[in-house]
Amino acid sequence: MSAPTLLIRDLKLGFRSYAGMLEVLHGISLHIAKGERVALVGESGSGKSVTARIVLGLIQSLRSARVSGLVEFEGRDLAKLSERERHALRGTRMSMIFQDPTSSLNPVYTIATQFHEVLLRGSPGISQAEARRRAVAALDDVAISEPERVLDSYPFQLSGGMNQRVMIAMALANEPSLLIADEPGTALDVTVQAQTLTLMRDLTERHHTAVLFISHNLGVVREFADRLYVIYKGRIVEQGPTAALFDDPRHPYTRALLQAVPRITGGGIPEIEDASEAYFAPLVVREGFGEPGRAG
Ligand SMILES: Nc1ncnc2c1ncn2[C@@H]1O[C@H](COP(=O)(O)OP(=O)(O)OP(=O)(O)O)[C@@H](O)[C@H]1O
Repeated sequence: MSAPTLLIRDLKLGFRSYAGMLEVLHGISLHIAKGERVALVGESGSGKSVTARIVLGLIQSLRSARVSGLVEFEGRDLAKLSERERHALRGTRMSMIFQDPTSSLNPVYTIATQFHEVLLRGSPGISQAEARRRAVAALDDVAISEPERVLDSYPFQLSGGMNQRVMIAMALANEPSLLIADEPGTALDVTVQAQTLTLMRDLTERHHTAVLFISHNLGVVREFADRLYVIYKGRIVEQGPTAALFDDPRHPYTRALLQAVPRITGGGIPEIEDASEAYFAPLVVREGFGEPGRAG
């Protein structure tokens, strides 16, 4: 069996602080097969972003962080790679889209310049002319009708939705095998967010890109993800195919998250009556949903 695109086993993370060790992840396990779209859903502070940043190799070098467990990307143990090798993977084999496109794009460079830089990571030495040709094709892919005009614009000259499309085009420009999306579009309005998700789903399907999608909102991931992991206070509490989890949520925390879905515009996640009920309830794993064998 070929290696999954991403395999995380028993991942633990703590941060050293003056008050002692702050334990943030308590042994997370998850996997993403090639071309599969998987969502990690949980409330703010549950440990979604740190998980993504470990996969990107951004936490391992922090002096305050203590990371243990296994993270394999395309069958390679990230802990065995040098910082330089991990750096080389970012923006090439794996890439990331953040919540707010305007803060991820550099305001002082045109889109063309920023595209060129992105493409240089995947194709060192690529000429400006060739980069422009590929950028036009990539913008075309995200349904931008005047790619030449957009390339010569600065981010502030474009709408939030347009910048989001540019970000998606850039994130996929080097044909990564894994895209990490951290609540893309939440900084934008609901319609643009919905369009962003549809676009991302279509493009990743077409390019067979695996996706780790991070969100606090189960409603948002329903149409997007093949499978879901629900994270609560640094632990996965339920996992399974998206439809099964929506039809029959078994963990108290998943049920609480689902109750929050109709109230997308406010209110947040309702409190679980007895928090210990959610915290100590056993992990729910659906049938036929075991972890794949390791590579090698
Ligand atoms: N560099 C750091 N040093 C100390 N604690 C950190 C650091 N980064 C994250 N944390 C803590 O780790 C926990 C998990 O944070 P994380 O950002 O992963 O949450 P999240 O689920 O992504 O939330 P959000 O949806 O708000 O982004 C939080 O308690 C946070 O304060």
